[in-house]
Amino acid sequence: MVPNIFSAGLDITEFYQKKPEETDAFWRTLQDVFLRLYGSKLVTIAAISGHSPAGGCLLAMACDYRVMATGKYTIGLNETLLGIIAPFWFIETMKNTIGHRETEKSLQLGKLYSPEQAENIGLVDQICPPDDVLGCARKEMVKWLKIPDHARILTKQLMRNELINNLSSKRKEDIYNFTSFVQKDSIQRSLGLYLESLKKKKS
Ligand SMILES: CCCCC/C=C\C/C=C\C=C\CC(=O)SCCNC(=O)CCNC(=O)[C@H](O)C(C)(C)COP(=O)(O)OP(=O)(O)OC[C@H]1O[C@@H](n2cnc3c(N)ncnc32)[C@H](O)[C@@H]1OP(=O)(O)O
Repeated sequence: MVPNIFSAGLDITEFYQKKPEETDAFWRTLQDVFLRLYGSKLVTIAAISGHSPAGGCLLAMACDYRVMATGKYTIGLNETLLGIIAPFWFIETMKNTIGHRETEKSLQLGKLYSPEQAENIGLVDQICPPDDVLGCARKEMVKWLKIPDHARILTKQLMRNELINNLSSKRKEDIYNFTSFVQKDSIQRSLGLYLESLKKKKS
């Protein structure tokens, strides 16, 4: 577990100034990771140790339960702030987590929530001091593991199969959409500026 950062989201350099075949392969891998995690028969609990923007938020939402560290961290789908858009399966996952209306506001504004705000809207299930996040996640895991596995798994599948089947049937189209979107000159310019701004913030 890395302190302060759960995940910085997708590595933008993987789709900045890259060839279409490279961005295709990158997106296919992301789809694989998501489908495996969201559809996992195992109990999955995200111990969110710090910042969790965009793709990081997606990974956390793909789990069954989320524990987030308190502190000056943020979580959310901030794609619009980068001049890009969240694909349909990011949107559906967020709708399944916090509901339609909150998702609509959240996505249009590219909102990044503090741990307390995230807990209030149900984006995370629990907040804990940073040095206790793993402990809280473990405690929660014990509860989930007491449930008969077959019943829990079937319930999870009933709740999640619609999205899994939808994405599975549209994978090629989704890859095509991603690559044609990120290869646009205007999007490449936005991504370049965003990467520069991250570096400037650091210096
Ligand atoms: C019509 C159909 C449409 C189909 C779909 C179309 C499009 C969808 C496309 C894409 C979806 C993308 C989802 C994403 O996940 S995009 C990534 C979003 N992530 C962020 O915005 C986070 C950016 N990072 C930060 O805010 C901070 O780094 C963070 C708060 C996480 C940590 O701060 P800290 O101060 O500790 O670290 P830094 O010094 O800022 O960063 C270190 C180093 O890393 C670079 N960097 C940070 N994040 C990223 C990243 N996500 N990708 C690439 N590089 C990143 C940063 O520039 C520094 O680099 P260097 O100076 O050390 O070289």
